[in-house]
Amino acid sequence: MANPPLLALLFDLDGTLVHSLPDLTLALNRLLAEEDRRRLSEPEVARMVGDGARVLVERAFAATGAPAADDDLDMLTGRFVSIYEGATAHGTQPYPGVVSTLRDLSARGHPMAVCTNKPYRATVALLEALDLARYFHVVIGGGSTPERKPDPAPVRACLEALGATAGRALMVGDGLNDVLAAKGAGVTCVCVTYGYPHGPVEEFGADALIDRFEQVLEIIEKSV
Ligand SMILES: O=C(O)COP(=O)(O)O
Ligand SMILES: [Mg+2]
Repeated sequence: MANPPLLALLFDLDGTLVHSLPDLTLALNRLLAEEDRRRLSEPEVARMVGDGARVLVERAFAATGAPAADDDLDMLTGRFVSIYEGATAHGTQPYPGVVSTLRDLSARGHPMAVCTNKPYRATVALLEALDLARYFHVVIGGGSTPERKPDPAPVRACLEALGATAGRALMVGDGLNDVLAAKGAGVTCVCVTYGYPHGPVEEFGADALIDRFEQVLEIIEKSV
């Protein structure tokens, strides 16, 4: 019998592959300063990240004074994204074990995608700046599909672009959005415990939890 196809691997970005809080916080604080708002700390921003740029800006304004009016949010988000795109990788680093593990998985021939709510252009800029773009056949970012995670649409878009089926795919993320999006698409989901979760990761319903990124390798061994 022919071997089953290699597992397709879908990775969340912020809080899973990269520790991006320093640059997200810097860009957000520049925007807040322009709008005469107080600064946010990295732990505060960690609790706001994961639902895309617009929600991040919305939460940042709600936390620092009067909530932004809906009409202003598009402009403020555009300003935030343009500041952030100029500096996605100044203080952002892959988590320990990420580069060597991606290299290993890519050498084995796994089809690999990034599935993030970060705006697409900023995602590509960040992956290129950190020399990670080479490992991914597909990048689906915020705006690539009409709905974002936790909707399953971005996960389905990754599968389709990779030519993979849900039953032969694995998603690795750090948040409830990742688990819900993966499950909604029928994909197994592993959660890292070191990211930016908005609550206890053990309650998200992930199929497995890992404390270190390289444990993805053990999970894949078990799924063969
Ligand atoms: O909310 C964002 O901008 C990105 O978050 P994600 O990479 O964890 O999906
Ligand atoms: Mg994340």
